[in-house]
Amino acid sequence: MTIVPFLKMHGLGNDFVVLDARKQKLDLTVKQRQRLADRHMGVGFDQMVTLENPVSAGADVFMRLHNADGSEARACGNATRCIAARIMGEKGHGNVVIETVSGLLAAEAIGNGHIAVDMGPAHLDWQDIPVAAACDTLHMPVALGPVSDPVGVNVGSSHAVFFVDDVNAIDLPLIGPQLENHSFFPNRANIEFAQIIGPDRIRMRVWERGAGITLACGSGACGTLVAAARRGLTSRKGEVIVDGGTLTIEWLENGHVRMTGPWTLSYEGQIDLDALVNGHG
Ligand SMILES: N[C@@H](CCC[C@H](N)C(=O)O)C(=O)O
Repeated sequence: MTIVPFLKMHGLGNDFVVLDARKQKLDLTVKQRQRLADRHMGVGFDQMVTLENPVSAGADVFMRLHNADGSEARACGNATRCIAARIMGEKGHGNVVIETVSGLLAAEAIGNGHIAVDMGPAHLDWQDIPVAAACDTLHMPVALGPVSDPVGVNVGSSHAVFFVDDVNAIDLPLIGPQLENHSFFPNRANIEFAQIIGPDRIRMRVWERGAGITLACGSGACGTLVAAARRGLTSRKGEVIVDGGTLTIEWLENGHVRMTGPWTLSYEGQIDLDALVNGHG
């Protein structure tokens, strides 16, 4: 029996299982993560967050991320706000640094239950997305059905942002997986569909790499604002409205992206990880 501290947290409906591995090492296989992600057989999540002891000086915690399909994710904006809030509670102060495989992310509590995170620099070179062939990531040569000409952005995780007239007209379950697995994206990609509402407002829907349709994607909202500003469709600061709510995103002059939004905790307890991931039957 492996009893593990367990949280269910949410960032605008993007939902996370948080396992605390700071006192005992946890090493789940891909199959075990998939089982835990299963909303019938396991507990269900878009991403699984494993908290570990930090490696770098100045970091308060290390946040390891996995998608519902068991693959590793290099960034997750919504989970970062949740974990920042949790660690702020533990430390008793409103500024923390979260370490990830993509780097150190500084977060601050700004009141009203909102957390602001410096998500690091937006990477824009084709090798950084990455894509299969040299190109200007402002106009990538990808098209499928009614969508084409996406912008590529890497904000820790890879994003391809398609601008459309009506996000609700997009058949996400049909074209999302085809674009995620398009041969132009050797490591797959998160796929965003964005509709410009005004100079500082964007409506966005997402097909997440390794998780499919989710109600929100924090790094996707960051990528979308950066893509829109690069195209001259919005200013460098604005609201990105996703299915689960609204995030405020700013592409700072130093190239970093600042994301601000809420977080929630719906359950706190312990689980018998062995029973859950290996099953009883
Ligand atoms: N939900 C996330 C993004 C998760 C990362 C992604 N699915 C990947 O594999 O890159 C967010 O809020 O940023």
